[in-house]
Amino acid sequence: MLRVQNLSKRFGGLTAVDNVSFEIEKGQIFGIIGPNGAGKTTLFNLITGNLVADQGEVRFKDQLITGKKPHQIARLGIGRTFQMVKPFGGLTVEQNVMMGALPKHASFADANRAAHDVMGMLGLTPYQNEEARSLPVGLKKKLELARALATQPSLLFLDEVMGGLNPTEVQEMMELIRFLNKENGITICMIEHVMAAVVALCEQIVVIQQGRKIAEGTANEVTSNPAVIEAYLGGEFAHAGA
Ligand SMILES: Nc1ncnc2c1ncn2[C@@H]1O[C@H](COP(=O)(O)OP(=O)(O)OP(=O)(O)O)[C@@H](O)[C@H]1O
Repeated sequence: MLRVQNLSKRFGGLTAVDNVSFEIEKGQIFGIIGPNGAGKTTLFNLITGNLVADQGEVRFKDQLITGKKPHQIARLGIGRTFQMVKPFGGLTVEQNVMMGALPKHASFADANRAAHDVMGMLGLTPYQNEEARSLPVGLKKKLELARALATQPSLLFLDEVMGGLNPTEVQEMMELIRFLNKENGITICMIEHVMAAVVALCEQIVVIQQGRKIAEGTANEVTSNPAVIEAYLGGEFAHAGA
C-alpha cells in the first residue's frame, strides 16, 4: 500500500532521516519506534508532504506522492495526527472535526453527517459544543484522531496518540485503534513510545535510531534484537511493563 524508498532529509549538518526504506501492506498495523530525536516525526512529515525530502521517493498504491502537497496527499486517502495536538483552540469540537470532513464531502450536510458519525464513534458527541482548548489531554488526543478520521483515510498515520494518556485511556485508545483497523479497514502506521501498546497492536515494526533504520520485524523479533535493546528498549521497555 505504501512504499518508502531511500528517504533522506537533512537539517543543516544534521541528517534527521538517513536513507530509510520500508513497506506497509494493506490492512496492517505498522509501528515506528526509536529514541527521542531519532527522526520518526520527520519521516512522517516527509510521507505526508509536510516536509520535502532531499532524496528518495514514496509511493502510495503505486502512485508516486513525493513532491505532492499535504492537502493533495490527504485527498488520496492518507490521514495523520500530529504529536503536538493542534486543534483550533477557539473552535468547538464539532467545528474542528468539520475542518477534517469538509474537503472530503460534496456538501456541508454530508460533511456534517460524517463529522457526527466520527464524533459518535469516539465518544466526543457530549463535548461537541465545547471549545477545543478547554478539553483535557485525553479528549484533545481523541479530537485530533477524530479530525484525521473525518478525512476518511485508508491509511492513517498516528504520531504518539498515547502520549500523556493515563493507563485507562491507553487501553481505550488501543481498543479504538484495533477497531478502526479491523472494522473500518483502515491501515495504520503509528509512532509510539508506549511499548506495551506497540507490542500488542503492531504486526510489523521499524526501529529508527539517529535517522537510520536499525531493525525491522515482528514485535518478538525487534524486542529480542540486541541492537534495538541497546539503542532504545533497555529502560523504556521495563518502564512500559511489557
Ligand atoms: N524543522 C527542523 N529544523 C531543524 N531540525 C529539526 C527540525 N525538525 C526536526 N529536527 C531535528 O531532527 C531530529 C529528528 O527529530 P524528530 O522530531 O523527527 O524525532 P522523533 O524521533 O520524532 O523524536 P520524538 O520521539 O522526541 O518525537 C532531531 O534532532 C530534531 O531536533
